[in-house]
Amino acid sequence: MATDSWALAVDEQEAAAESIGSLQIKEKRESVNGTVKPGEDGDKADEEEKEDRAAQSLLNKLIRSNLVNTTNQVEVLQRDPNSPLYSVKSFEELRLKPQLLQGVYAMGFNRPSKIQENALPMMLAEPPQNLIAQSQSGTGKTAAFVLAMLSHVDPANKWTQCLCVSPTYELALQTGKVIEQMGQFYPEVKLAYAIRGNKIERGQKIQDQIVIGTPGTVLDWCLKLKFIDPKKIKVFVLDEADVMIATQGHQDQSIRIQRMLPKDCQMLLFSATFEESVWKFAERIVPDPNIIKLKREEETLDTIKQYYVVCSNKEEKFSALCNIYGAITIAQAMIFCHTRKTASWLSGELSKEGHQVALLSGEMTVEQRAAVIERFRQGKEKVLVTTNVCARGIDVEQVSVVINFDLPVDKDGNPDNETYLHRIGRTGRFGKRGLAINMVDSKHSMDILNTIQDHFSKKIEKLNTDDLDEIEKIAN
Ligand SMILES: Nc1ncnc2c1ncn2[C@@H]1O[C@H](COP(=O)(O)OP(=O)(O)OP(=O)(O)O)[C@@H](O)[C@H]1O
Repeated sequence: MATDSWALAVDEQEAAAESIGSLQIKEKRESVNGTVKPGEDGDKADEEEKEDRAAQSLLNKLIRSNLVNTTNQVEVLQRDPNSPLYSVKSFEELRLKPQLLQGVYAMGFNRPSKIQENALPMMLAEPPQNLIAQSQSGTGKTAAFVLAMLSHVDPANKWTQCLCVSPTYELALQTGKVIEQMGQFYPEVKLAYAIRGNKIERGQKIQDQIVIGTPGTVLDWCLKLKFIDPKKIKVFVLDEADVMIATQGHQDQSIRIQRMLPKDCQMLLFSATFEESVWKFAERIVPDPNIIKLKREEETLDTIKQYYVVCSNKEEKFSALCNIYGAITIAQAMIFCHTRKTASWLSGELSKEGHQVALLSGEMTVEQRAAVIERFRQGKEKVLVTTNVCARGIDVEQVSVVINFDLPVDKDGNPDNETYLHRIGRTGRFGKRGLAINMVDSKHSMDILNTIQDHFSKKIEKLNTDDLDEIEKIAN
């Protein structure tokens, strides 16, 4: 399902790119109360973007084995600014149940992550405090709320006490795994999955203390099927709020669940981003919140040398690429193409030249993509060829060279500065010097390059790939 939509999105981009020259006038859109109501096309595009987000989020989870490194400071806004602000530097300070501390250490965690330092004391405080927390994927949010849920349940009580909602079936399963892992030495606590296909006999009450699921099924279990008594819930977690609101109906279902819960239920909401829409939703779900924010590490172009190469078609771009490979030693490169077709053509050509190539393509499932990225990370392949849609939002660590075989453009064919920064920000990390090479093959793509250059006010130098000496110089 998700795979199709990724593929569709690439195809749509391809179509958009082809139609730039002959600007098509799309169906006029109605304006309701000053807001533009998208027509069918708009709805379809939105739908794809949503699918994307959930798939990206899952992919990031699958490929992440460590915490993301960040030196940014945590920003804490307390509901009661006069109450002391606690933060912990060790898990011992939290006075966790021994079984849970054992679970934490068994997972290889030595000390709390940046966000956990502040979020954990707040979540474990008595009386319970509500929390809205935002930090990028991989900073330890999931581990934090899982620990909070496991700490708050009373295993002697055979009813559901913690409810956690996730945007998709797959994301719920992933979080469930973390609960199982962290609770491995606390077997009295049971977990149930409120997801499609999990059939429970009607008329009974669930005895598992923690239930994780998607909003629709959780709502059914509380309201229609009455498997759960919402009045007995002590902790309500809404995970991935930004992905949640991007999915039709999830927002309303989540709010309906929240309304059934008792007033003193602890409400916790997590998000990787904090757009206005997420914020509005968060405020409806979490009354009187404490707020914790961790800024994303800013990507910068300061340590990256940027070049462009002028070619007239994709074959010329390919031979320029071969010249670059012939002149400098490239440890690992990521190559971005605009369409799936170009990506698979290019990876075929590179393979013929003897390169070990990995292709990240729109037809693959999220699991397959994760496996490709993992192999690339382990250095089994030295070149990763990918499309824009596949790689947007993925956090792959350091590569030495990034090549824009096609320049990044948005769905309307306009220069996409943000994607450019994100793509080439993969190189030149951690103080190392990185190299980014852009391939230009028309006046239009030259215009795009100039716009990007102006946007960042950083010169992108011309490179003559027929001159091997010149290429050699750029590596030094
Ligand atoms: N204190 C810690 N010490 C070491 N590793 C940790 C710690 N907390 C979490 N991790 C690990 O870091 C990775 C990211 O953590 P986690 O999944 O909790 O982050 P997240 O912010 O929820 O990201 P996402 O939204 O992508 O799931 C996981 O592999 C997790 O096991």
